[in-house]
Amino acid sequence: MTLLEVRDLEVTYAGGATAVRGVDLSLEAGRKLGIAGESGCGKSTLALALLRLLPAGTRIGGQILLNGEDMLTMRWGRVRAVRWAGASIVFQGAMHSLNAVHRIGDQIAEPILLHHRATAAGARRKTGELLEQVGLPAARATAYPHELSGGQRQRVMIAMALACDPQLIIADEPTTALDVMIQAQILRLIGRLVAEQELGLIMISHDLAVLAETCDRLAVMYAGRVVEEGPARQVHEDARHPYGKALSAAFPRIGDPVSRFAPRGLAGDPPDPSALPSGCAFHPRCPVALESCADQDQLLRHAGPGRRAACVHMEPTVPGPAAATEDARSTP
Ligand SMILES: Nc1ncnc2c1ncn2[C@@H]1O[C@H](COP(=O)(O)OP(=O)(O)OP(=O)(O)O)[C@@H](O)[C@H]1O
Repeated sequence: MTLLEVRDLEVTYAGGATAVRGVDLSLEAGRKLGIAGESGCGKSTLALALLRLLPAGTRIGGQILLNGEDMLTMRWGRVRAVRWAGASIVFQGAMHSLNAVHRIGDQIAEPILLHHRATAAGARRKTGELLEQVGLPAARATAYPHELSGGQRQRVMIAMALACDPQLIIADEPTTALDVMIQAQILRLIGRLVAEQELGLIMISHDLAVLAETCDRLAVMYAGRVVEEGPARQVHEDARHPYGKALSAAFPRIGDPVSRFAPRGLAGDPPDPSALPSGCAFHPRCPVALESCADQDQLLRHAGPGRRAACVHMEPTVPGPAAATEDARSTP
């Protein structure tokens, strides 16, 4: 069953920067999709758009169908309900997302009281259960955020995201601020909860290795576009798009000490979304660009079974019926 279907999503901030351009994605219930790309490629904008959490004045076009209901046309009351019970989000840097002056138990209980209309005792019980599910003793409910470690706070954020039994969790760089050991624990926790509860997961990271380890499929973004997608390990080990290749080379294995992210072998910086290069936005940095790449943008096309890449070097042939069916079936 398709849980989430994003069609031709376009997000333009009030200042005129189009941070997400024509993104199509789909996610089956219980599956895990990773979204990778350098800082500024539009990953967080995409995550925020999915739950309509973008600042006022931002223009969003296309469709975001969650269980067939379009998030972009539904009333705000319904959007607020869907944000907890349909899909919820775990941000990076839990210290900033938690309220410093409220006990963590009260913060977890708040959406339960609001959206499940639970009694105070019922919400307290559920809060204790959620804390235990994320590996914290129920008694920690009385702690304030500053009394917890970074990893514990991120566990609390995950408990909060699960509070209203959502079907989809969006995790935006959930482990970026944590050290490697804690990062691995949190990833295992997310993996376990998603499997046990058959949740859909969208995990966003600049670290392709982490995503390849955690997710079924991967989408690589560049300058607001998905430029490559396919089965997670295949994309990580044998990327088809030159940008996907550079990103894979930057993150060969989980936990490798990459102090500052810069795809190896790539000169320059990602483009400013309000001043994109002509043609394929990647062409000024691309080691295999042709002259025509400066004029012609590339849309995703067949790049092997279940795989697509937006590059002129992909097979120009139209895939046969078998390949086309495979592509349609395995689009993330
Ligand atoms: N509120 C905003 N107003 C205007 N432009 C914005 C806003 N938020 C983000 N942008 C711009 O949109 C582009 C995409 O940003 P976004 O945060 O989505 O990228 P990202 O891939 O998540 O990067 P990071 O990993 O650094 O968070 C960037 O050029 C950014 O400067």
